[in-house]
Amino acid sequence: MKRDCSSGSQKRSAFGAGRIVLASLASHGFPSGYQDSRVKRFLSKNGLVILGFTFILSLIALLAVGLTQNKNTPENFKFGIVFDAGSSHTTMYIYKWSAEKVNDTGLVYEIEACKVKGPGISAFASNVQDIPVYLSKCMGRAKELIPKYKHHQTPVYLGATAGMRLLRMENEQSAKRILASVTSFLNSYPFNFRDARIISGSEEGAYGWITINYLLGKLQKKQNSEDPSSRKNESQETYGALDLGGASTQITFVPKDTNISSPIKFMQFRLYGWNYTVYTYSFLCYGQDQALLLKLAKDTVETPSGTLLDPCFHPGYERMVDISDLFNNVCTREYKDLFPFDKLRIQGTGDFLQCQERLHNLFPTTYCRYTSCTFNGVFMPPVHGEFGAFSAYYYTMKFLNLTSDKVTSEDMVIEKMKQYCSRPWKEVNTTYADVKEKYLSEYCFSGTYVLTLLQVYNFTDYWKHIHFMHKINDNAEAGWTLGYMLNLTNMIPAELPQPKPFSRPTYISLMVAFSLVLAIVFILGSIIFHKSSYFQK
Ligand SMILES: Nc1ccn([C@@H]2O[C@H](COP(=O)(O)OP(=O)(O)O)[C@@H](O)[C@H]2O)c(=O)n1
Ligand SMILES: [Ca+2]
Repeated sequence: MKRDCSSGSQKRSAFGAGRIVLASLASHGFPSGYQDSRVKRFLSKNGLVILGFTFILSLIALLAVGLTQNKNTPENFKFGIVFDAGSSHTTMYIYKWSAEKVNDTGLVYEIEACKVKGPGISAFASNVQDIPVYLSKCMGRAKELIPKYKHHQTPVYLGATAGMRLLRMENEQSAKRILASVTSFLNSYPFNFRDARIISGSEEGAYGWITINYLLGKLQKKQNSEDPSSRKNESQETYGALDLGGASTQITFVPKDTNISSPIKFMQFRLYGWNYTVYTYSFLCYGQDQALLLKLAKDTVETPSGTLLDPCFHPGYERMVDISDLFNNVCTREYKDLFPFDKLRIQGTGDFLQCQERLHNLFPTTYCRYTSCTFNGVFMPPVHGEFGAFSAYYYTMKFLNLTSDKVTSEDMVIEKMKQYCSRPWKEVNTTYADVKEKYLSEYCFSGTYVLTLLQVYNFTDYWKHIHFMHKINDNAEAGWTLGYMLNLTNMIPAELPQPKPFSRPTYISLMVAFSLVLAIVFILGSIIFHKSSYFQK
């Protein structure tokens, strides 16, 4: 009984409200000892239930907060449009990326590569009025693919390359008129039109280099390498870029020795907290289409005859070329002469070795005022590191089945080319009936050209370091456009963003764990506190 009384007084002191309950029970005429023990049992049982209930509720609340915080909110996508106005054709690329993950690697996707029907924009010099029709189909596609409410914030750029560079050299006013017409047309759309301009050869090379290294994850991967000083030479990590167009070709890479004195200023980039010293050079007139004209012009001058027996075309292939077209060109006009014929008949003989010999004549390598040169006396440090070869390098080698990593030596390519060039045109034409004749007729020439150019660059014993590439990791095509947009939209920061101390899930888990500890400490504290106040009584 005494024990009962004591425990009754403990309950009373523990739950002040219990006293009221107790008083009301007593007033109902129960014996006081009996009432006390009932109330105590009631209180101890319900107190625990209330505590447990509160605990579970808090836990659920915490988990709910954590989950709500972590749940996949709809992503905020951004879009960008870049027109690649090349010498042979124009392509419109639409890129899409998540605004939240802007600093992550490989986040930009090419969602469209709209090929503009027709020639390159430089062909519109005398008919600028046709430019709106020319570009409207792809712009319509952009309007379809990009949600309407995003139009006003979607930047549009147009970059013109070597075809327009050549036109500007020939007739600056014509080039300006074309760009003005493009500008006024693109401005008439609800997008955020920024710029239509001719990009320089170094920009073209550098942006191509940025594109492939960005897509290959070579730029941000270094986030994990703690100490910059412990890092190996950049060239071991980044890929060099080889771009072959119709009117120019670019080579860009981080040389092994960046301290060598160079007549050409190396480009300096700071990307994600790392410095890069990059060599880039663009050879105007050495894109594959201009190189063919150059070869034909040289051949015509060297053996002036109305018929040219050409080893770079298949046996049985014939083509007529206007002499005026051949020499009315910035790249070939130095060979211009008077000929007793106004048309040139090309007759293919399909001889790879002879073709290669003639192509080597396009690359004078005898004079060099520097430590090392490519051709035409242009300084170039020795090639170094892995290389990604894209655009026409890829198209040509893909067609010839030479893009596989199993093709490890130049000899393998030479063997294939010998055999391919000797195939009669009739047979080639029927075998590949679905390939455009313009392309098909020139693969012997362009395959030989690719090989010769790479030999001139000194890749002969370095073939396995060349990787022919088109779409990288299924994200986007290799080319200058993505690098151009990344740069103009400031999507590649100079400095590495400061990482948060904890990842989000770690943060939530820690919060939950600490809350649990707090709850337990609180409960235990209350119990201890009440026990001690009981003992004091
Ligand atoms: N499917 C394709 C597309 C383009 N090409 C060639 O790739 C080259 C692309 O050059 P481009 O128009 O970008 O010219 P540039 O302004 O870059 O010199 C042209 O020589 C085209 O004929 C090809 O061989 N196969
Ligand atoms: Ca190009």
